[in-house]
Amino acid sequence: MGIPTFEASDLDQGGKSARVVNCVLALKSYSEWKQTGAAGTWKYSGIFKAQSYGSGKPFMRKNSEPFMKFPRSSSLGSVPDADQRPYDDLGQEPSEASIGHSLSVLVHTLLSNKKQEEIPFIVEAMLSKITEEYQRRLAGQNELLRTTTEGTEVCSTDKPLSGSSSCDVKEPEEQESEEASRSINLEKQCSPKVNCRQLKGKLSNQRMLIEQQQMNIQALKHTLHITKEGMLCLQMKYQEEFYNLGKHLQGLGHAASGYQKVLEENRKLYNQVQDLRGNIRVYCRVRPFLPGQPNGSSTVDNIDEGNITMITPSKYGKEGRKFFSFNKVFAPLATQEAVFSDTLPLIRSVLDGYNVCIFAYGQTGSGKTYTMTGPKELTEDGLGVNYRALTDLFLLSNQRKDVISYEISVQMLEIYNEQVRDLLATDGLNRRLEIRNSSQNGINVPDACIIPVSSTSDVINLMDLGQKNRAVSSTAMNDRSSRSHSCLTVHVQGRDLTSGSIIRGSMHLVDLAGSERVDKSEVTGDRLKEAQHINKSLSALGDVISALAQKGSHVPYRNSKLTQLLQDSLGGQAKTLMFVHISPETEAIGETLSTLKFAERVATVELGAAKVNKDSIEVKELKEQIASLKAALARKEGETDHSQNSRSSTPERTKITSGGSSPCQHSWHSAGNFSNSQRQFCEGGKKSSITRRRSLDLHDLRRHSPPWTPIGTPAQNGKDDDKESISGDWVDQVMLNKHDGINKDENFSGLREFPETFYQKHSRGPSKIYLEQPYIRTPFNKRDNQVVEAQRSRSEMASTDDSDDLEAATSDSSDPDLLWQSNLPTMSSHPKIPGPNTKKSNPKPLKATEARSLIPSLIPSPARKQLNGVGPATNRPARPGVGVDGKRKSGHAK
Ligand SMILES: Nc1ncnc2c1ncn2[C@@H]1O[C@H](COP(=O)(O)OP(=O)(O)OP(=O)(O)O)[C@@H](O)[C@H]1O
Repeated sequence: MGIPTFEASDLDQGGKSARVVNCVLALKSYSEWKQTGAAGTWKYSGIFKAQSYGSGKPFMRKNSEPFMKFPRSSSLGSVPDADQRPYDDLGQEPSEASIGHSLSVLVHTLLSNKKQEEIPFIVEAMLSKITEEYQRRLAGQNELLRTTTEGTEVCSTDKPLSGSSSCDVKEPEEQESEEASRSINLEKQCSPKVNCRQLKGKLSNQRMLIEQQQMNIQALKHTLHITKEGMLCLQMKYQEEFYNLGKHLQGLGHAASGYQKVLEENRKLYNQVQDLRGNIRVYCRVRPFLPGQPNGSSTVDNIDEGNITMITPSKYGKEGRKFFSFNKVFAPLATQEAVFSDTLPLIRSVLDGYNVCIFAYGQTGSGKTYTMTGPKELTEDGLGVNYRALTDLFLLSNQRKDVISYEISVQMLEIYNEQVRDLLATDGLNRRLEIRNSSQNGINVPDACIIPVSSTSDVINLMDLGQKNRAVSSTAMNDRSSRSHSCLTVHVQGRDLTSGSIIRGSMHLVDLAGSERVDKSEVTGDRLKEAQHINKSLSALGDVISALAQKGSHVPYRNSKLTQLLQDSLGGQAKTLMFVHISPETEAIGETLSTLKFAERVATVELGAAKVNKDSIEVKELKEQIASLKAALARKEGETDHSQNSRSSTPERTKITSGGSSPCQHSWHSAGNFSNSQRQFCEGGKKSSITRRRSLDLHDLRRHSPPWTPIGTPAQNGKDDDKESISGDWVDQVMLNKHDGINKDENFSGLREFPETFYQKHSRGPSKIYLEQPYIRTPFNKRDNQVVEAQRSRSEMASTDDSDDLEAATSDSSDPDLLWQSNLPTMSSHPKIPGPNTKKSNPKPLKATEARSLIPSLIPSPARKQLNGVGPATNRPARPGVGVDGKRKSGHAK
């Protein structure tokens, strides 16, 4: 290898120790050369030549001990293996003192056998080498120290930020390798300057990087801080907004519930206003498409509470949409229950003594029967208004039974081809019935069967019977089309168990015939006739509605049986509801629009505030007295006429009064469901059709009644109304007989004082009388009252013309009549009725029947009084229907 050698003897002799040193240095140099990884051949350029130190023999150590103890720094060679380390005998590393001692021994040994002149060179060389060595070591130590300090600094700053920092706690192996590399680095640092510079450069780069990173971290920290603050701020804001939102929502919720309340209140107020104004309520119901129908597009665009928007083809309007407003609109899917629930309050008022009328209007097949009765196959859910109404009436009457005792009875009528038929008659005679608008007991068709009912099953049985009897015929539009108007009338009479007052209410539930145009239903012959009658009656209904809407002075009720039947409900003070039905099909749009327009007109009609039919016991008694007096008067007249025209009895009259088998007698007698008093409703036929009329109130009086005597001269050429108008005679006479303190004969003798001739002789016409005689309310006894009433009636009769005959059947009387009567001058206050001036009054001899027929029409109904502003005044104005000048006013009996 070219390393200088020495021998062991060189060590012993002492003088040739330079060879040893030279060899050691050469080895060291070689070792360093090797460690730097230099390529090529190593060449030693030591200061001592082997030859110059001795005999040319290689320098060999004589005693290895001192070398064994000499510390080997890393700079002198590679790190020896553990087993090669110079440990002392105890296996411990040599101390500084022992090292110093070994060196001095070594130096002493080296120099001991040297020549004096060689020693300075050797020492100098050794010292320079040692100095160099120590300087290098110091520099290395310094560098190490600095690096360690910086590392510690970086570590202290980096530690919290980065988990992978160089100062992290490391595994022992890692630490070892790090230490090794550090020592190598130190060696590198210690060895070539270039490496040191590179390391420094690297370090400074790293430092810069770290500084940069620290700055970034600081910036990030700052950003984080700002973000945190922002977040906090946002959170606070959010919380505040959330709170405000909550408050807002609370407010909105409050407002919404308030709005709902206001809406509810508005609706109530609206209904109250309508009630006060007596408006007819109109509910619209849209029929769904039927199963099996082609699912075309519906003509209904939108339904919103009480509003409905229709899609119209361009020929019906430019905009293609038409808007209608009603009290309520039921969508196609509305259930029977929902429809009824809106009707319920109205129906319940029947028990409070109101008259109620509910009628279903609409084109054929639009669902009228469905609403009023239900579908063909009746289920509990499908039950219509009729069943539900009666069920509810029973329920409520039962709830009130401790306070009021109710009697509920029903009639079922049909108007077919302008003829009124009794749908509950079982005799199959199909008798024509007359309509009388008498407010005495609310029974307008007294000759029809009135069947008491006490449960829903009674009602169902009756309706089944009615439906079977109803005229049903097939048309092209609806095979179940009803070609008649049907009317189920429920009569309710309640007696207050404490006060004894009587409440009377009635309810008409009317299923009108289809309103479609005749041409569309493709009918001819009998069907055409039916359709014409239907259309005529519906247009009469329209005329009545128009007249009422315009508050016309004349309302043409008598133009059809339908309007006559509904007169009390349409013109009286009843609560009236119309269900208008429409179909959704496009083909029906024309009919639908005219139906809706008609319904809108109906909604504008004001009937006046509804009035309760409630009589106290006294009023009831007084009313009965009036009735009895009227009857007595009429009867007296009859007797007179009979004596005068004993030959004029007609077969027709005899036929009517003789009665016959009651049409409903058989079926309902046998049922055994009804009490005796109830049964009397339909027993009348045994006596006469006339006697049935008043039996509702006064059936208990029958026992005292004298046998019916046919009255002498019926109206031979008179109308049916004339015949009917004498109907109350039997009952009224009973009342007369019953009257306390009045001897029957006396009574009649008293009345005899006012025979026909008396009036013809003495009556000057009511206007004259009333104008001349001031009204002074003075006490007068009942008998006088009767007499005066009779007198007054007769006086008035004398001045009426034949046109009143028409109105007689629709006239009525009620409690205000009594008040009016009580203001009449008594006979005692007017001992002398001004004598008749035959020239002035021009009395025309009246037939008894004519006179009788006019009796009711002369007594103003409450409605009339209200309309005319005439109440129970102390100064009596001109007689209703008669002007101050004594002329009769035109128009209907007002
Ligand atoms: N709201 C509804 N829901 C389901 N089906 C209905 C509804 N309304 C009507 N219908 C059905 O439509 C058809 C015709 O109805 P409905 O007989 O009641 O009409 P209408 O107006 O009484 O006819 P008409 O004038 O000929 O008596 C029936 O089959 C009925 O079941």
